[in-house]
Amino acid sequence: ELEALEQEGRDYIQLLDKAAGLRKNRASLAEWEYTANITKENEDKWIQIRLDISKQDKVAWEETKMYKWQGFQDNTLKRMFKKYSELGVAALPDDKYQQLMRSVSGMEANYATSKICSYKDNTKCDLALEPDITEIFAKSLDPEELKHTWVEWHKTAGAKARANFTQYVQLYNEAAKLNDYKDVADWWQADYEVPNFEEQLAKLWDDVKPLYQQLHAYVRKRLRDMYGDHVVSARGPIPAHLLGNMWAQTWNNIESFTRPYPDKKEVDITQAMKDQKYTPLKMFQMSDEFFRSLNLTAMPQKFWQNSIIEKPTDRDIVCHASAWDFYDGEDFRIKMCTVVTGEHLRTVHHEMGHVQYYLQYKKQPSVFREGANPGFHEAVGDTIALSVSSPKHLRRVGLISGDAEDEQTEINQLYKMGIDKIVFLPFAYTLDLFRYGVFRGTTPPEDYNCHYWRLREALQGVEPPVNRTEDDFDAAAKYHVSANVEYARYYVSFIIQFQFHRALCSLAGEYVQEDITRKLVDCDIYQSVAAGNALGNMLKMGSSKPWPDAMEALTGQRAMKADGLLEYFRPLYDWLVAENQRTGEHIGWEPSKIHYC
Ligand SMILES: C=C(C[SeH])C(=O)N1CCC[C@H]1C(=O)O
Ligand SMILES: [Zn+2]
Repeated sequence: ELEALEQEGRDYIQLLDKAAGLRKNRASLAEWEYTANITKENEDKWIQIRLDISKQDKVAWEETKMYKWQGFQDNTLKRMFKKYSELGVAALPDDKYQQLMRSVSGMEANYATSKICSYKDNTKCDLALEPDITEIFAKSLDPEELKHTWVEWHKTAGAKARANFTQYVQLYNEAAKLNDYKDVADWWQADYEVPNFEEQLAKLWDDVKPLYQQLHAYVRKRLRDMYGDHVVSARGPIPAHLLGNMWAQTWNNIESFTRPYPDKKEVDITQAMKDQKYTPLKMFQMSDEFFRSLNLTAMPQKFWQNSIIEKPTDRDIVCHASAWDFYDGEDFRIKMCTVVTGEHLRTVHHEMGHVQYYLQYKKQPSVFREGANPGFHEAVGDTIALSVSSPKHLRRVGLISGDAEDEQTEINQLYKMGIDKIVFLPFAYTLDLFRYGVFRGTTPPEDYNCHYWRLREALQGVEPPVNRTEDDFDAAAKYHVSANVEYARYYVSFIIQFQFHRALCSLAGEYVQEDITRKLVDCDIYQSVAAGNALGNMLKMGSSKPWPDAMEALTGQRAMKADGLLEYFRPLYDWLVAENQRTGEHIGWEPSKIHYC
């Protein structure tokens, strides 16, 4: 009797999953049409289709509730029912659902179409984030130009989103409660399926903080050398507009004038890429070739036909890089306003990692076609990029020339990796600690900007270039806040990608602990079928099992730990401690003198 009921449940859920897959395909196509051509008409179409789909989701959800799945024997079947027993934002009444969608698409359109006036020519007012503003932050060494650009961007992309954001918080929290969560913070954390997710984030930060503080102190000194102590203080936070990135989330653009051994050869590959006539298409083909060298899956023909890899000139699109699964097993795309730089070569691999995950789990039921947890999906491409960024690989593809490593070039290489990976962690941690407080109501709207900067000063040791007030709303000047994309996934990714990298490097015979001829920093898993097969097997699981099972399949570990990252950067940490002692640099930062609360 029980088996018969379970078999009935299995037949039902398989039919439901196919129908759900078709709805996801329709929703993805409508979202693509809107974000690849931002018009009122396409926004209305997208919202209408999602409203229509939510009605079908609700009917399916009512049906699913009639099955006594909790008592089933088959764990995979139970897991499918558990995921389908959560309706999502469709639980909102139509009018509130529409309002929620409008507030998010309004913020996203504002972000994507924001333009500012040039500092050098205030009649030129068509500067967009990509490529114009990004290039100013990558190249300008003029603190006044950087300050102007920072302030103007935060005015148009941040402050203007505050009203929509406040409504979004209210409605999204209502949806959370209708799904039996306390608030959206609770809902977002449920995706990680561990009872103490926030404590785990705090523990990881405790583990990495000493390394970050040493790197922060060293960079603050080199910036003070560059700009003078009237611009960069000796003991305070670092002004956020001087770090080469609008959000100070990665500092790779200041590498050329802050690296430990400046007389060693340039390791920035952007110039070499330009000299060698790289194109966006070549960057994508290189990445595809790397995945194929691991015996993973080639990008299908439709990918090359349907993707948008350069910014169109005839319309507004969402330029923030994204990878898309259309849930039909054939149609996978990337949309990216690619420019020929080392930073975008890494981003291309990041996005191609998403598509490789889609390709590996495409045979799963559609409900399991997602990352083992959201951090896994963000870690795949970055893990490959750790090999691509190694001197060994860059020499292999001719992007850097000359001799093998010596102690000083290795420190320069670790520094280059550290100002990309280590400095990102407190930024990522801040962004969702801020939003957890917003969704919980511990941060009321009248304190949004003050709390945002308190967290950024406390964790990242950065300060805004000018005073801030509650007329500002700087958090929304970051894409993921305006586009309602959870961010702890990147914090998790930047930790677990080093656990993945270490496991893959062992499998590739590229890394042996304590063997100085096979160090993690110079590991390149290129062409290792052993590594590729292990990675592929983990990716094929999708979210069919709890993520510790997937993590264990690849690394033997069942928890996210900072040990991979700390081992990778150990030589840099030792060097920074010695260097900061030599220069007598103050470690940490005193309260900012900028007024923002
Ligand atoms: C490239 C993407 C698309 Se999923 C991205 O948003 N990333 C990749 C790393 C961190 C984060 C960011 O840009 O803030
Ligand atoms: Zn991503």
